[in-house]
Amino acid sequence: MSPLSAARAALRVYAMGAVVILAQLLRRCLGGFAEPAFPQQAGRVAVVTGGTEGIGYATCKRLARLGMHVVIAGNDRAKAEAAVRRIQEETLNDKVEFLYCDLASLESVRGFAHEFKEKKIPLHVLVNNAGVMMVPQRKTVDGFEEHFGLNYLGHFLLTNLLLDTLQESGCPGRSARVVTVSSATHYVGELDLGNLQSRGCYSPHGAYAGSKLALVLFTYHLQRLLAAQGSPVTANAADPGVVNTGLYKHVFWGTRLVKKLFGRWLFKTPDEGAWTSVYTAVTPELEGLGGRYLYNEKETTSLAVTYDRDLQQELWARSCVMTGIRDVTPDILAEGRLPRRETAALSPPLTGV
Ligand SMILES: NC(=O)c1ccc[n+]([C@@H]2O[C@H](COP(=O)([O-])OP(=O)(O)OC[C@H]3O[C@@H](n4cnc5c(N)ncnc54)[C@H](O)[C@@H]3O)[C@@H](O)[C@H]2O)c1
Repeated sequence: MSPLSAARAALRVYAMGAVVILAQLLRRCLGGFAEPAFPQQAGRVAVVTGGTEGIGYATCKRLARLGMHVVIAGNDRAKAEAAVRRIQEETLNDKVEFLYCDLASLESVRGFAHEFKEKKIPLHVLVNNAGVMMVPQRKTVDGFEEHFGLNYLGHFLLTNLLLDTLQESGCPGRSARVVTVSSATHYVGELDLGNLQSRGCYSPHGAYAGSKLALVLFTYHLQRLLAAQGSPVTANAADPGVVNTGLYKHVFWGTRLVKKLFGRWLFKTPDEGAWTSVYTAVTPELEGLGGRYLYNEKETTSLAVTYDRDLQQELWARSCVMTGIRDVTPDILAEGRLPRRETAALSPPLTGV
């Protein structure tokens, strides 16, 4: 990315944030956010990544309150153990536990999936929630740019490794669900398939927005594959809004000041921020429905490019290579169960990822 594009990416991300904040302020003035009614989920099992803090913690608490067995997947043991204890005490649900999963390490993601499967329990809901935002230029254990590697690729691999358990656990009329937490910043995100590792002038804003855009493209392609296979699993994206959490450590100091002074009015609380994820995970209104982008518990349109099936498919194929898993798309295409790509390859060949 050139320095000019990096500056443009930062401006676009802050402008997008400002738009969402103003919409939230307006909503507060008009009566605020109303908690949706969620049906009880006794006997069902959820995995929530990043459930130790912020929106993930609130999501775990809400799911536990609905009677679910909740597994927190996280990379901070001390925080996780405290989170488990607090949720158990507050919800009186002792089926809350922690399993270590560092999404910045593909080996750790594989280890988590293995350990989870060793438990021989079903999996009805996977919430891909964990994330980092606008961190300085850093790499994951496997050498991927951190936003792309952790926010996107870690969840890509995790979902694919847990897909068989999700398929076994879902049934017609009661699908298992993959809920992937994206962000309004995806609307200003760009994805350069030739430069997924943000080489050149690094833009933390562009890298974050790009990872959130990749998660939407991933969700839509996953849903197409699942639907083509007649699978009892659905995949949707959830956008929490702008939420008062610790995610803002690396943003511009002015934004941190605004958050500190006016966060109570302008930002959603973590509980409010979790409602869209919980809604997407459990509402009967979404039974059997996937490939949707949910915001404030309502379906909305994502960025136009997210509906580009060629781009979805190309990103998926490259992600399979990067994480070392098999791409089943060509098999499903060959069986004629997935509409063929309408255009020739859009993107440069897979080099240097
Ligand atoms: N807060 C917002 O305004 C906002 C807006 C849009 C989208 N989101 C998205 O919501 C999700 C949750 O964010 P939050 O606001 O609760 O932030 P947060 O910083 O409070 O929580 C992030 C969670 O991710 C976990 N995490 C970070 N690195 C990890 C790793 N390597 N392995 C496993 N877990 C790791 C953290 O431990 C933490 O539990 C993120 O995906 C974020 O992009 C947040």
